[in-house]
Amino acid sequence: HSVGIIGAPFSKGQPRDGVEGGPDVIREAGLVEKLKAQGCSVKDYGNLAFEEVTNDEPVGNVKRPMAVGCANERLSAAVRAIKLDGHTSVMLGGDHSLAIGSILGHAAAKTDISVVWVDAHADINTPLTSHTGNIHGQPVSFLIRELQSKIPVLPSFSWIKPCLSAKDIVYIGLRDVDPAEHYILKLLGIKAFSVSDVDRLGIAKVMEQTCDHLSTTVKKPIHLSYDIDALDPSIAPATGTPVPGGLTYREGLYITEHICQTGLLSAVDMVEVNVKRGRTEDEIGNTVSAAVDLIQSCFGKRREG
Ligand SMILES: N[C@](CCCC[B-](O)(O)O)(CCN1CCC(O)CC1)C(=O)O
Ligand SMILES: [Mn+2]
Ligand SMILES: [Mn+2]
Ligand SMILES: [Mn+2]
Repeated sequence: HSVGIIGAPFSKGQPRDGVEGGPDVIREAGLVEKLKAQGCSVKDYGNLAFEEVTNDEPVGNVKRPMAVGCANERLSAAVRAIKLDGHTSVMLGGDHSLAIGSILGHAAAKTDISVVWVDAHADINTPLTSHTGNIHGQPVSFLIRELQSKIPVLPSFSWIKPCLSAKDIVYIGLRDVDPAEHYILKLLGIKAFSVSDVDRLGIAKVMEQTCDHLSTTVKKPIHLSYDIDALDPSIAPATGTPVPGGLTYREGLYITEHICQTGLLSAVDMVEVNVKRGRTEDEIGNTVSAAVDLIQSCFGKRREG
């Protein structure tokens, strides 16, 4: 495995301080060394620098559109370059609004991609359906062709061209979906495995059905967008929007092990690690090491040895 790491210390897609520290705490936990120790070649492209944006007024209730749009434009160029360098990209967040740039940059290099979105949340509010106006709850809406008639013009978003069809994305881990998001998922027929589905089917069947769905026509490169809040807060508490009843540590790792063995993994996002949301050193350490373990698992680390 050849891995290209990009840090995106960005928090303006949501209101809580601390998530911008994600890239460095994940590195401090030894990610690069651990990937090398398991036989990966690793290039660390460092952290993106996001300039301050002034007068970034809300549009409707959408908060900090210019900061989010500019950060993602820069991120998309960086991810595209990493892909053209021949690596599997690993984007370390930062909040989940960064998936806009990561996925668009990936699609710019690989044209036709599929997305596995692992998250407690669907992150598919449009700017008009979002209750909070936080763009980390909206990234998917900017990426799906079938939704574009519902997306208003936003400053610094004009560069964004949707790169996915509704059939190209599968959700795993949903357990906190807003009514409008649920309507959109049903309307577009988007494949989604809630935690109830995981309970009913078991994670092995969920992964089998996920991969079958995504490779119905052709096997496309997979973009795995992993929100650490998909895991149960007992394992990954240090995150901005924790929701009880999440994926077990074992289920979380089964997802990454399964996707690794497809040989189709082409880009990974690991987002929403927020050490300031951990109440103890243990809570912080558990969250960060879960993130590192999941990334190692994406690149071949197996629990069987
Ligand atoms: N759907 C939420 C949460 C988004 C989480 C983004 B992430 O990247 O972490 O997946 C709103 C969630 N909702 C807010 C009101 C509450 O009463 C119930 C939860 C939103 O803000 O759109
Ligand atoms: Mn998310
Ligand atoms: Mn989430
Ligand atoms: Mn979150």
